Amino acid sequence: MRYISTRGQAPRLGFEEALLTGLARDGGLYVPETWPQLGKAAQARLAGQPYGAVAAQVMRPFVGRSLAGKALQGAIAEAYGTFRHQAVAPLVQIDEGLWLMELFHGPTLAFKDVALQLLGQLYDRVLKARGERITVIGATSGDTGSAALEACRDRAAIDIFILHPKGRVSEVQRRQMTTIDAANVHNIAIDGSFDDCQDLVKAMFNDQAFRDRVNMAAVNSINWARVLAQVVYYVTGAIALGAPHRAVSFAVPSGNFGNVYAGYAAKSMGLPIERLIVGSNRNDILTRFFSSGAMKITRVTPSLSPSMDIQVSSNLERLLFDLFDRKGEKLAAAMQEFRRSGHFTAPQRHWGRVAKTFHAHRLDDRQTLAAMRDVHRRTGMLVDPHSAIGLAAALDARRSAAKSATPIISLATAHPAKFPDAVEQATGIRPALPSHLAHLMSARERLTDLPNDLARVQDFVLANTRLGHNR
Ligand SMILES: Cc1ncc(COP(=O)(O)O)c(C=O)c1O
Ligand SMILES: N[C@@H](CCOP(=O)(O)O)C(=O)O
Repeated sequence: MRYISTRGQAPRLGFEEALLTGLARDGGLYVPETWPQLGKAAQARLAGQPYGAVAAQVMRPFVGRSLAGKALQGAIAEAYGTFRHQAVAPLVQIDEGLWLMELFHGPTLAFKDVALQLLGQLYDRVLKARGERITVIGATSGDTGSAALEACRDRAAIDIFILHPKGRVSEVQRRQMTTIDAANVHNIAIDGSFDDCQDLVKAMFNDQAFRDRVNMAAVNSINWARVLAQVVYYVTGAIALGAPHRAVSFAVPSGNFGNVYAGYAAKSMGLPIERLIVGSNRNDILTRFFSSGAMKITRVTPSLSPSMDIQVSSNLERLLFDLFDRKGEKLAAAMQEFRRSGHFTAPQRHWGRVAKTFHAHRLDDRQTLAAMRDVHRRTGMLVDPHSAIGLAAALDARRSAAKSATPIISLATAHPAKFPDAVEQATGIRPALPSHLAHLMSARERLTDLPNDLARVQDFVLANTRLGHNR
């Protein structure tokens, strides 16, 4: 399996190189050259198998000859051994046609653990075998950061720097990052939005001298391995509800479009996914895109679902690559124009297929609180604001579908205790943190405040990574 850049100008890479490269050298994102197919017989064979076994079979064609022997299975076993639920991604039935997939049983209580616990294991094995070190630099609106730090803390071959928007993540999310006491962990609070943090990370990748000097690697979903790990729960969910014999739809609260793109990847592999339902908060660039085919960047506005306070959704570029018939040069020109003007219109050729697959729905904070309250009233369950947006989008899609018999799995992306203020505001109940995080609100915090200034952030990284001086 080879990986190609969405902008057509970077070298084709194998899995290991794509894992370590992150953003392609032409500014694009790596995607598989072709989609391996998971045929009906192969899907049927996966029924009833444990999560780890399904993960190994789904990922193997993408990993190719890397992580040979039992290395991939070993990484998977260690990664998911940290989860508090054996099923890793259990399903809970809400009504006759709607299921919630709980993706928050990992160490940091968000779906990011599913991919990042594995990424930490993969980095460990690959770096050890190659005798290399990396500097990981990532951006977070709250959840990627804590999951990445937890996965990379104390690893001998990794220094990790996480940029978060100052004052714009929940207190639990911030403390999950800043209370980690490990010499290789560095938290930076940027005076700006998540999009500013993500732009800084991409600018560091696009500074070739800098990225080479620190051997820069990515934990965000620009890294293909992140997306790949997320494909697995679409497979387990669909099979649990009857694939390959029955189609299923997924509802996904979306921000950077990594999670729902993993669903698109699963569909491209032959899984019978009817619709991918995208939920947004008031930062609704994705809803506007799927409703009209046009995108216009507006200012990021803080909301009750801070992890989705994003306007420039990185992974949309991977979908657009297909809409541009996989012509990287054309997409590169369109993306440059988008960054210059803030406007983008999708080519019409494949729009019918996109409109048939994707359905998008937007909720403001008031509607999000109402959705959380409604789930609690109907089922007794507490859901976090992001998961509530997914559920409300699922219900909206069901109402608007001509044939609504297809079951929907709505992805619960965070534990309610990560957002106790919003949950309490909606339901009057303040969810408690699980016992392994009981120390969180009293532990000492370590973080550095920096302005939204590329040179200042690069100087900080160079001064603190163990790779900054010796190259
Ligand atoms: C809890 C939660 N829900 C939803 C999202 C949006 O996911 P994605 O960025 O993959 O679209 C995020 C952030 O990524 C998140 O942390
Ligand atoms: N919502 C994310 C934003 C970063 O997205 P990623 O999937 O590209 O890492 C977060 O919680 O940090």
